[in-house]
Amino acid sequence: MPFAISHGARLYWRQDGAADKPALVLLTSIGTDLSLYDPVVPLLTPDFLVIRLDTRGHGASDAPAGDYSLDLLADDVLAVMDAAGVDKASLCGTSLGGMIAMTLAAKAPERVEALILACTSPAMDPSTWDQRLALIRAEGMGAIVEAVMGRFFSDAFRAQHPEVVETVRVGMRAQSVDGYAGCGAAIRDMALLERLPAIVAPALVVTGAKDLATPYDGHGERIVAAVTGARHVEIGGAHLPSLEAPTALAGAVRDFLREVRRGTAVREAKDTLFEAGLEIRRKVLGDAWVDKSLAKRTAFTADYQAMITRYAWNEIWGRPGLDHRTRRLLVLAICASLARWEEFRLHVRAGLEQGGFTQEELKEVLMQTAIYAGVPAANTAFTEAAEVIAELG
Ligand SMILES: O=C(O)CC1=CCC(=O)O1
Repeated sequence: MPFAISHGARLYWRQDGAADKPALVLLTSIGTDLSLYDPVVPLLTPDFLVIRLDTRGHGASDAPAGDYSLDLLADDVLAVMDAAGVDKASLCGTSLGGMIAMTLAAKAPERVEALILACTSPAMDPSTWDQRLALIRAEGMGAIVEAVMGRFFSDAFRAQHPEVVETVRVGMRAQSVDGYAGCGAAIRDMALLERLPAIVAPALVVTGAKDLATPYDGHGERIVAAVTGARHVEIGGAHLPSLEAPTALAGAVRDFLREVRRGTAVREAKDTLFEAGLEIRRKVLGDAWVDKSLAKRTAFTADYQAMITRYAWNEIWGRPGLDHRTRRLLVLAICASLARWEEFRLHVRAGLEQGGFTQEELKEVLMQTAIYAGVPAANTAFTEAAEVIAELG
């Protein structure tokens, strides 16, 4: 079914590529329909299920009269994702599409894997949009088309590819005034700067070297400054890179999303190793001690704690070659030999409490330590161990 329903409007959408690939939703600039991405879709379908829609007010989607908002347009994207059966997707938006993508990432972070924000902005001058909307209401789309073509494409591209420019020009002339004005109001009224810090998805800001509408200075740079970890790449062309620089745009999207997926896979693997290590740590040291130690973690110590849980507790204590009793006794001997008394006391306490060894076995370890590490080491070890035994009662 090529239409999704959102807030009473029918939205035309389509998908290309295999359903088992990660989903990538492409969102368009004002004044264009989903054919904006025709040149990049074949470059992306080997890696992604590519989903596109005609933004409300454009193409084959409904164009209800009245002002739209970025939240409404973001809901439309969610309705299309629902219709496609996609829980979570990466979003690549050009201009207005980028504004919708940022809004969606701020309001439904659980649905957004990553963002590619192409030739877009978190804030535009509202008065110029008021003037533009008044003009089209008075004179029709024709009144702004040539000025928009001048911003959409570089001079060189307009000269070399008049057929591409003509296709976009014809589409825009045929565009519903209500639809354009509705989306223009969403741009005019956007208040994205305050919402950007809520974005947690990895973000790549793509700017066009010849973009006059939303250059990096004053536009892309504001996103990079406000979205944690956002990165920037400049490619050739003006405001519509999918038409003017499709290979560069598709390459940037592919490279960035591959890196994001690699990062996600590494994080998930680390989480799995952490959980496996934590289980062993609990068995060896006991829940009470481990819970206390987890509660004491700070931003300064958490990465270190996670690293030793993955490596010491999963990688080493999880090895099959020695049982836990043997490993416990080794730790006692090593810690006593190296005078690591804090760790020594911890393992004496845990071993006796958890039934990991007997007091008799502890004594034998310390006797042997006296021979191999020296009597002074064993002297202190006996004193420290005796204190722990007394505390345990
Ligand atoms: O129409 C323009 O001038 C450029 C533009 C601004 C927002 C958008 O989607 O395109």
